[in-house]
Amino acid sequence: MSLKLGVPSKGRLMDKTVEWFARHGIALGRSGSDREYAGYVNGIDGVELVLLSAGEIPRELAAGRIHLGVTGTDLIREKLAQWEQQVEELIPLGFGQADLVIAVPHAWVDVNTLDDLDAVAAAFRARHGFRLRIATKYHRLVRDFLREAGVADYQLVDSQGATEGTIKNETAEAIADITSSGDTLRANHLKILEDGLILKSQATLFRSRRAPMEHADRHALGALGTRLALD
Ligand SMILES: Nc1ncnc2c1ncn2[C@@H]1O[C@H](COP(=O)(O)OP(=O)(O)OP(=O)(O)O)[C@@H](O)[C@H]1O
Ligand SMILES: O=P(O)(O)OC[C@H]1O[C@H](OP(=O)(O)OP(=O)(O)O)[C@H](O)[C@@H]1O
Repeated sequence: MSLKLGVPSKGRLMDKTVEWFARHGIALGRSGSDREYAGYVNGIDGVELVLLSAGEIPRELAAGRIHLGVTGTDLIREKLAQWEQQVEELIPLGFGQADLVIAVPHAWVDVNTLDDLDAVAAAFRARHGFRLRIATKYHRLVRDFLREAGVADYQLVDSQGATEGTIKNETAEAIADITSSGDTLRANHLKILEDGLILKSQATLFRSRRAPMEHADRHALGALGTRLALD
């Protein structure tokens, strides 16, 4: 057995994850061709690389199939109920920053806050006979946030990509999605509600609380912790 480290093998977090480990003297790499999902870890003993997508890493940590994993805090909080019981946040990595926000069309000049959204939602239902639709892939986080805020008269519609386009396509009236530069929101004539920030996310190294550890794994984790200055 060895300590299993899950890192994104594609997508926007991959290159920066490899660079971050390299800055700490640990080389992560693919064993074969670009398409082969097998990897190596050089610079520290007893650690095995597991190549996954950022979106799969929360599940693998929770199942205890990997001991450590790099993914976004948004994905951990969205995909794992009571995430603190399943994983420990070890170190924020300083990249992959993105904000999960609620946004509405610019043209809604009277809607700037969650209270405004709540009022519009009630009026929308009375007028159209169905609830105002919010498109998102972050179902858990959006539901929890809106419950806390006292907004109830809405429905979530699932959108796994191009979420900002749902408004133009008339499949939703509002969205909850990740924004980074803000370009996509601007291009789609959307504005963030003043109190519509749900979560600030960044790439983070997590430890599974569920993965079984042998003596050698504890030793490898200790060595890695020293190298990464985790304490
Ligand atoms: N501009 C951005 N848009 C979307 N996600 C971003 C952005 N910037 C940083 N992130 C973060 O990157 C992570 C998602 O990365 P990515 O989309 O590459 O992974 P994935 O969900 O595995 O991808 P895929 O859907 O292609 O499998 C999330 O934690 C997200 O918060
Ligand atoms: O604020 P910005 O810098 O414009 O970035 C935000 C956009 O990037 C992401 O989409 P992604 O590129 O992952 O495509 P997707 O629509 O398929 O999720 C996210 O869902 C936003 O649409």
